[in-house]
Amino acid sequence: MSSTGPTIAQVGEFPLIASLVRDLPSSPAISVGPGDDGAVFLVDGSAVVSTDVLVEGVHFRRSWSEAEDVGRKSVAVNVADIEAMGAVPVALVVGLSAPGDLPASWARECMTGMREESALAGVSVVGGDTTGGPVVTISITVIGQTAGLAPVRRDGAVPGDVVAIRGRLGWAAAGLVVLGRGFRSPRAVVDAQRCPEVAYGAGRQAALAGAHAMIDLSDGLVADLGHIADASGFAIDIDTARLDVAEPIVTVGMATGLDPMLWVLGGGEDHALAATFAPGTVPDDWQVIGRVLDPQDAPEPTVLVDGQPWEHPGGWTHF
Ligand SMILES: Nc1ncnc2c1ncn2[C@@H]1O[C@H](COP(=O)(O)OP(=O)(O)O)[C@@H](O)[C@H]1O
Ligand SMILES: Cc1ncc(C[n+]2csc(CCOP(=O)(O)OP(=O)(O)O)c2C)c(N)n1
Ligand SMILES: [Mg+2]
Repeated sequence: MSSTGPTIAQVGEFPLIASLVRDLPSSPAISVGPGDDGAVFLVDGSAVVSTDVLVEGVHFRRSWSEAEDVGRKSVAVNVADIEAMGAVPVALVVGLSAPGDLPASWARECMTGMREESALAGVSVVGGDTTGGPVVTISITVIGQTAGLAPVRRDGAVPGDVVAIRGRLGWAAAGLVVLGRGFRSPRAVVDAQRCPEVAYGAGRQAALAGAHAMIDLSDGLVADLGHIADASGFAIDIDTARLDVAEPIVTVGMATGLDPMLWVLGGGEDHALAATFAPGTVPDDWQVIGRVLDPQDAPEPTVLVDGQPWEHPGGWTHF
């Protein structure tokens, strides 16, 4: 735990920034990294940009996660959006706000986590901004490149498509319940809440396989497939018999008396990818979990679970 040593106020803005950006890895595409008024880098094809904000108390707690976990999570959730466009992540910029009494070691360890996850994701930190603020807030903007492929949008699903996912479901939500009750195990679900395991490269794999529509699952399977259904104008049916209910979340379900299937269908923050494909084109390692319905069978663009409307709270919303 980073609870000792000088605070960021004691270190001061510019020495803090210098310590955060020291020795950041670069890549041949990046000609100007941190330290100037802007970063300069090449992209292959159109640029794809996405941003997500993580706020202390809303997306993480410093008492639940190490600084390194928070740094890794902030990169992972952002890169997942570039993956979900079928693009290749290239660079990211980091907005960091924090109270002056934050230990400087926390900020540095958070940056270490960002560097580690960036290395996994194949992306480089090229700049950012550091300010004071009431709680730790991390706003990352990630830039990707289309590199010869059309972006895979949310609106391309057509009747007859199969729906497939790559990644885990329900783990982070089970971890949230465990942490919320003051426990730290099962470790696997707690770790999943602290930082998702994004299948880097899987979005590109789906795009190369000709995926029709894609999204990353931040708010919950039913809720996020609902965005594909709405944008595409067709209903989606999830076949629960095809969903894995993994052993650690079964354990949490038994310990809490809660139904793990509610986390699988409704829990967010695992950032699995969900995509629709023409039958027979689903890439290796993707798991078919449902299909896009014909409007004659289901006229409204909605998400059904085993052919029925889903009667539970519809995923995470902020307000
Ligand atoms: N404050 C905002 N200003 C402009 N666009 C926004 C804002 N908030 C969200 N959006 C856009 O709305 C869409 C949905 O946002 P969100 O649900 O956060 O997507 P995701 O789950 O991919 O992060 C995205 O295209 C995002 O860029
Ligand atoms: C302290 C804490 N409380 C609650 C949650 C649960 N939670 C916060 S945000 C969120 C959903 C995803 O976040 P959002 O900002 O909506 O991401 P986006 O859809 O924009 O990618 C969930 C399940 C958490 N991770 N940590
Ligand atoms: Mg977002």
